[in-house]
Amino acid sequence: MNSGHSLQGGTAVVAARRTDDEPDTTEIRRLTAAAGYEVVAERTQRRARDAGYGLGQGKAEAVAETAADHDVDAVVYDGALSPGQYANWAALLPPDVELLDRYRLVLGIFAEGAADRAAQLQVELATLEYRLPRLRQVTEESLLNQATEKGSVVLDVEDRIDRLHNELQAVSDRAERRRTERREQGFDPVAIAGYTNAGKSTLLHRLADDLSVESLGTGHADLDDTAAVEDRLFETLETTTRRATVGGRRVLLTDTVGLVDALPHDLVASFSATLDAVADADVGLLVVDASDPVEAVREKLRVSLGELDDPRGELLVVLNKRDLLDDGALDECREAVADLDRVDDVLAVSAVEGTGVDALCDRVHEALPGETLRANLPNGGDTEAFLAWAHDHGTVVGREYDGETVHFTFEARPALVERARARVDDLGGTTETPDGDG
Ligand SMILES: Nc1nc2c(ncn2[C@@H]2O[C@H](COP(=O)(O)OP(=O)(O)OP(=O)(O)O)[C@@H](O)[C@H]2O)c(=O)[nH]1
Ligand SMILES: [Mg+2]
Repeated sequence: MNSGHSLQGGTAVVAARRTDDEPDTTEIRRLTAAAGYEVVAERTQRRARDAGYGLGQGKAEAVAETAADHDVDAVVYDGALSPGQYANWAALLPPDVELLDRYRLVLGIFAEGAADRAAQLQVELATLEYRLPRLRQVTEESLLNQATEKGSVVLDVEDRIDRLHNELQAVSDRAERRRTERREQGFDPVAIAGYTNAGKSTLLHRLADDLSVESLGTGHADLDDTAAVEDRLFETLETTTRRATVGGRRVLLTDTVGLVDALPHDLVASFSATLDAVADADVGLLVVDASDPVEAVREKLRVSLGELDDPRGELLVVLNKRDLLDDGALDECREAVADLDRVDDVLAVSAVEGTGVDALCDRVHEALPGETLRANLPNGGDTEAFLAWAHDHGTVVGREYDGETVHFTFEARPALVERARARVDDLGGTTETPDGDG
């Protein structure tokens, strides 16, 4: 989309500050790169937050100087700048240098990459919610200057925000209806969520019926660029859904937009359609890069879990990239996440190498809502047609031909088991009470 929220790209100076330690600029540099800027210099500071610029004034002036020396296109500040701080920086920087704080940067990346309707609406909503308070501030100042016209801009934005909320609600409702339809057809929705670069899309390729990890990185674009895998932040900016088979059950696997560190809560919350897909799935896979420091792994999971209120299905933590860890490090990682709320299980995999993936599939299969139906059916054409239906809508666990009778065991979602039971009755067969396993 291009709604004026996109960034220009070019060269940039990165500015970062931390109170207690030298700032680690790895992530902000990667975000800057993902937004299309080449980082040509960085200026960091270890001191308490400063009201005027976020950095101390001397450091801010040094940043401005560096920006002028390198003739850069942008200055990137690793954090949130208030409307007042924006104004202060604008007065300091050369006139044509764009000032981007962390959120503006992330929104710009989203705006550039948002590929489906829901993502576009979400980006626009998040951007406007971000801009509104800044607009209000400018408007208040100009009202003092008698330039009253700007008041209507604020009203327009508020109006647009309301409409976006409604439209997003409609998109979410449609998606929910689609999931309901799919469930009736025997497809169980499974969602993959987590931070950017955790390996969600790689896992999708590993599990999906019509994609493969081996086809990645061969340089052959034999597939569409759906769920591209890249060592770049925010590679996936749309939800992609593929079919997969786990333990004979057909699932619909959805890959979602990644979260990023230190995004403000309301910004993450704008991604409601994305979060809904996870909250409404039968199984939610929370993928995390296990090669991150353990505290980071834990914190990322804690935040992801915090955004998911009342998930419908089980939540499984997937410690990915286990090929990068030795057994000791993996144990440490498991321990760090063991006591997180609402996690039903923790599994370690390497999406790239395939280790642990079978165990993951078994566990997903176990988590799918299902019932078992045992039936005895008269051998004949109608029964064969029913068996074909059963095969398409669930798992035919057993089928034995015994003279005039077919012994049949079927596993599927409860609603489908009900339908199967009715069809068995119609066929003149008999059913046994489900024993509740599966
Ligand atoms: N060593 C190792 N690398 C992995 C593994 N899984 C994924 N990666 C790499 O991690 C990087 C990110 O993978 P993606 O699948 O694009 O990650 P993502 O979570 O979809 O990221 P976004 O789309 O940006 O949210 C790529 O370079 C992958 O090759 C793994 O199991 N082991
Ligand atoms: Mg991805």
